[in-house]
Amino acid sequence: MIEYQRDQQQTIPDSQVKIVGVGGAGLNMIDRVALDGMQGVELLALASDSRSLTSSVASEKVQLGAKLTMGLGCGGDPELGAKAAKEQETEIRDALRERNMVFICVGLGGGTSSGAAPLVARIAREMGAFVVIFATMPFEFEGRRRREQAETALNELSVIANALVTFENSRMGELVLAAQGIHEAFAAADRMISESIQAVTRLVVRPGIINVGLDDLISSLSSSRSRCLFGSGIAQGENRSQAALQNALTSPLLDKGRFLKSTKTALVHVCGGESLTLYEVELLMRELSKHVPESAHILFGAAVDANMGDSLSVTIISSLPENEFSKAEEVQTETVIAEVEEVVEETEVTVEPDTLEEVIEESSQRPADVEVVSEGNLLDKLEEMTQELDDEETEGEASLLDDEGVEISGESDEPETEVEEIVNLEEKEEVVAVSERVEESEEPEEVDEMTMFEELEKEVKEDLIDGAVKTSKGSQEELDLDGGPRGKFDGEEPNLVDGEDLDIPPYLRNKR
Ligand SMILES: Nc1nc2c(ncn2[C@@H]2O[C@H](COP(=O)(O)OP(=O)(O)OP(=O)(O)O)[C@@H](O)[C@H]2O)c(=O)[nH]1
Repeated sequence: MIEYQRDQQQTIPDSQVKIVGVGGAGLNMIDRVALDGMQGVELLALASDSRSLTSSVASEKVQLGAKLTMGLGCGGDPELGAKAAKEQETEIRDALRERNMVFICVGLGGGTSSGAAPLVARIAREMGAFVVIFATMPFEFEGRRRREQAETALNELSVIANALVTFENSRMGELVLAAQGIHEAFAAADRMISESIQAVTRLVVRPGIINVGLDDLISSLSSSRSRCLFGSGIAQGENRSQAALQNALTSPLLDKGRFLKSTKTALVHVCGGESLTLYEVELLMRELSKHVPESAHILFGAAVDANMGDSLSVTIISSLPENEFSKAEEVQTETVIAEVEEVVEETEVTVEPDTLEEVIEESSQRPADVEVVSEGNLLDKLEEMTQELDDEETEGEASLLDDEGVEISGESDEPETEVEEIVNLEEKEEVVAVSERVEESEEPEEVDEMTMFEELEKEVKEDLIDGAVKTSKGSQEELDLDGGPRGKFDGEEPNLVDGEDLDIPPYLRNKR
């Protein structure tokens, strides 16, 4: 169900928003917000490490535990961080006075961050502000102690803050290549956090045609121990609404929209220049509905901001309780496996086989009606043929004995022609096909296998030809002896014995 909020009173002016960075990571995050050119909001830096404070671009800075830590930081000790914040409680109160909305950015796990952030959040709430926390959880490799410190602080914050948006640093590590350094990973995480802050600010600060209020924000980020699902995309051009949505869905915090499949409430905000049309919004929402359950409660807001020019932006915010999140990950893994299987099934593999084994394997997977050449079936066929020839030979020998010692002659099945045909047409084609495949491969052992084949083929051919000669039953033509020379040498007298000319063959002599 889509709810349209029309109560303009729920939004707040820019001047009442303060973005606070706590600890080293928090300061880096708000630096990023400043670098991204976010206008009209105040930035406040709170840290115990004086070097971090000096390099921060925030316009307002408070050094925590100036006396306690002497500007050296809290060395990863949250108790020290809490004491340091207590030391500067009055300054913090003054800095947060008359602010309706306070965003607190913090990298949980460190001493100042984990110890000071809960106190800063409590002061802001006590001053009447709506408090949204953007917190990162440490990388796995940072160790158990940091993780536990981060968890403890997160538990405290979840009770104090109005909304809590957590980012797993390890998850955001996916934003950079594995080979890239930790600084790149942090920078990518900070960009993502900066985008989220800007998006949330746009959502609740900019007056819109359809407004999203703070109560909507709370309901979309409501569950106490949950992970934030956040995606924001911007696009220009003809299909900008769909392109912006696709960009938003590519956020690793949405996992290409897969995590939205389990969401119960999602907040969607569309913002465009003067040219924003209802049709574009409708297209976008229709596409988005494919990524959320039908039963999901969708809070929708839209704003026209002349500064957007030709651009259209979409922001999706939701949250999933930790237990639901692991379920969604399981479903997602299953979906990915199913998708891969589907692709594999649909894809016709045209990879050239590299080895004879692959040729054989490939052949076994082809449909039965496809004539396939393989080492195995060629050998079988050759063996079969050799066996046939042996049988024929044996038959031939048997008939030789049966023929009472008479030289073989008579009927002929022209075996030499048949054998030649088989070898030359069928088997030779197969051998050529195999050798072509083998030639394509450059593996030396396959050449050996081929040599073996060629020898086998040669042997079989020789056997066939021998067999053909032995089993030949073809009739011979009569030699024409009439009128030819009769064995008499020039200048020699004929050999006459009892009136018989012995130089004339007896066959002709008898004819006379
Ligand atoms: N996103 C992001 N996370 C960071 C960055 N630097 C550190 N972190 C994370 O934030 C956690 C806390 O680091 P800091 O904020 O530097 O710690 P701190 O509380 O100021 O440090 P100490 O007071 O000296 O203990 C680290 O364990 C990291 O997980 C950063 O630049 N960006």
